[in-house]
Amino acid sequence: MSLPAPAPAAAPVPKMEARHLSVRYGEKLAVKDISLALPERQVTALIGPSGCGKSTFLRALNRMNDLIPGARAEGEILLDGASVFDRHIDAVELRRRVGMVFQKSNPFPKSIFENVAYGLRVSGLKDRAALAERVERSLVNAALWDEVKDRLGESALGLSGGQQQRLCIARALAVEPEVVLMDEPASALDPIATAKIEDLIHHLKARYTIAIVTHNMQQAARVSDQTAFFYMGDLVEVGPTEQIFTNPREQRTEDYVTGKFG
Ligand SMILES: Nc1ncnc2c1ncn2[C@@H]1O[C@H](COP(=O)(O)OP(=O)(O)OP(=O)(O)O)[C@@H](O)[C@H]1O
Repeated sequence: MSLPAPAPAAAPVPKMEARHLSVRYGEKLAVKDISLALPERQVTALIGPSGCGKSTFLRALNRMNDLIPGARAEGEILLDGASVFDRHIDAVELRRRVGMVFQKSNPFPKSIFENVAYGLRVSGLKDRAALAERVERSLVNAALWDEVKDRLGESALGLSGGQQQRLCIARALAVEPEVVLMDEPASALDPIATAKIEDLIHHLKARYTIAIVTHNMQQAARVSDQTAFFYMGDLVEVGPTEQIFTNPREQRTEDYVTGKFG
């Protein structure tokens, strides 16, 4: 008697999904008809040469492009299956659920504590003990607590570049997002600080869905589960990271990941 065939592995659930997304700046079409899903609790790396639309795509996901005059999106973006363009969706609440970390760390000129507490205060949390607990938890989750716990009242601007970037990650985590978008979060950092951020990303994906833009191929290969290769506004290819780096389907992907152009 033959055994029944094993059930196929369930496809990962998309936490966010772009469907036929195009983004224009005035007349310029920067992102062209892209359909791409971010599987829940996985890391998706967005790679491709400068100007290919990676950051534009990333910013579309939490409607940060709305803040750029002349930027216009068409198509659909779904968060847990619901359109982020729905007029009932508040952009501030969307950005709480879909947080963002930028290339250049941008701490406020305030104390370490206040940097992390800021978003919580804005959302109405006033209780001091609750604030302190949430700040500590966020700093622990951003792998920064041990380095700053004795100087929470000091200026955030006195931290090293790598610490400032982890502080910005703690600030993004404090408001309990579900998705974290990272735009070249380690490109301004030295190799040791970069390794800490990569290690952190590895830990964070147990709880968050992550998309990261990176120019660093080794970094994409180390941190991500799936990789999407963008070229001149098109999504050329997306697949499991190992496949994209070892056995891409498209010649343009192979040329890019092997460094033939950049
Ligand atoms: N605010 C803007 N106004 C007009 N055009 C823009 C704006 N931002 C980006 N663009 C254009 O859109 C295209 C895509 O840019 P985008 O920054 O998304 O690319 P990228 O792949 O992230 O590049 P990089 O790797 O250099 O950051 C480029 O041609 C760029 O010049």
